[in-house]
Amino acid sequence: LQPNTTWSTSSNLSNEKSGHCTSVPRNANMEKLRSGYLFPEISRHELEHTQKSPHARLIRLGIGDTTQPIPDIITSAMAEHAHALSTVQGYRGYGAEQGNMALRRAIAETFYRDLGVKGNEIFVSDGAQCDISRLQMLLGSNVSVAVQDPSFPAYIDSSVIVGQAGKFQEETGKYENIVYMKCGHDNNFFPDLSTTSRTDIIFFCSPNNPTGYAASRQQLKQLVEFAKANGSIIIFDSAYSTYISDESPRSIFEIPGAKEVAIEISSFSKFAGFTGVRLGWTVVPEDLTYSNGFPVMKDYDRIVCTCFNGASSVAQAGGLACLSKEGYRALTRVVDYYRGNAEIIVDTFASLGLKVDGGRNAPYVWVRFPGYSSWEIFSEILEKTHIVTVPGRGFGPGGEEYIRVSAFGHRGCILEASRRLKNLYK
Ligand SMILES: Cc1ncc(COP(=O)(O)O)c(CN[C@@H](CCC[C@H](N)C(=O)O)C(=O)O)c1O
Repeated sequence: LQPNTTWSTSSNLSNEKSGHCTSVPRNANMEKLRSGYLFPEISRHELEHTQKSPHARLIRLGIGDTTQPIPDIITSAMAEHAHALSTVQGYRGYGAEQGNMALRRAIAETFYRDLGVKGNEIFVSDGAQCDISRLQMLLGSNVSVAVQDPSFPAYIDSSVIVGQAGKFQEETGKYENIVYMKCGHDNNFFPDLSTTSRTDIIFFCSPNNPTGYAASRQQLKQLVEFAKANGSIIIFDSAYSTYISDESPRSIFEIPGAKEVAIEISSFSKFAGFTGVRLGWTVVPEDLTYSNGFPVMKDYDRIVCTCFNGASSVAQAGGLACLSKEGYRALTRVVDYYRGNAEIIVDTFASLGLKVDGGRNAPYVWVRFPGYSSWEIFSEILEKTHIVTVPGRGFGPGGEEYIRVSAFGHRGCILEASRRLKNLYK
């Protein structure tokens, strides 16, 4: 489905097989969604291509899914925990919905040392994507939302699903009631807050997916002040913070005052290869309150207890091992491996004279093809080089003319992709 494909309205559909329809009305918000969720769409295009070219050696630099094995010290910890479940003394049932306290403390110690974030403010989950949806349940439909443009599609799609968004506007490619904060080359990937409308919620991802840009300390200070002045809540996504290689803040809580205006979501997916194991966390500070002074953390705890029975105990055992000295050191080597891939990809496109962003503080490289639709570039690269990327338009109108190239891959594949791309565009 191209981005402007409208899904059939269910009003005139009938069940082809039996002809029977239920009398249950479809959620009107689901009807507002413009097309399939971006990443399954990429997988669909990939499948179509492999059916057309069954002998092609496909190189997947599209969906940001890790490829390198998880270090043995971590998988052994998971295996040991799993095996203990087969013994009477080792068996454990439900854990705390908020997560294993030892893991909560280890996350606080590893990522928020000296930032005043405590274990009880950290809610362990089955991933940041799931936490985005749980936060949307927490916030409800009567809040206004701002997102970076371009940004990870889950923020907008979940806003549409919970009813925060209005209709989709064909001419602008945007949903009504959502503020799109342009973050591109001409504004150093940071919105002009002096002209940005107030919203209750501000989704902010840094390092940003898809541009790979990590906001500076000065920029994040402005963002926190902006949120404070407007009485807004920042939902800060730090899923790629471990890829930051310069002085950019890794957490919004490095900014003074952030604990009164921000929630932070993060994940073991991209630094620990836990994309399939499923483990993440959300920080909801005790100091964060609603307009009536009620603590947000209390409601989030209620959501977690009512809608989520806690992350897998096996995944949490793995998470603890990730944060051990030896485990974290081993994972840093894997992150460095992907960083090396990103460098090769950046150099490849730069050598072709193309405008390249990202790759330095994130495992995503953002490449501009002026005057071309991003879906055209995506299709041309797929057809001619059998390399899967992601069309920038899938991340919002601000992504038009761009593609996102993921650095998650085996080094040999990255080098082969570089060769093919140079061949195509030299
Ligand atoms: C900014 C940001 N925040 C959260 C996530 C998901 O983290 P999680 O793995 O749930 O802990 C992601 C993962 N995004 C990837 C994987 C996408 C494909 C997966 N089906 C998904 O939709 O999350 C991508 O952009 O290619 C992200 O970029």
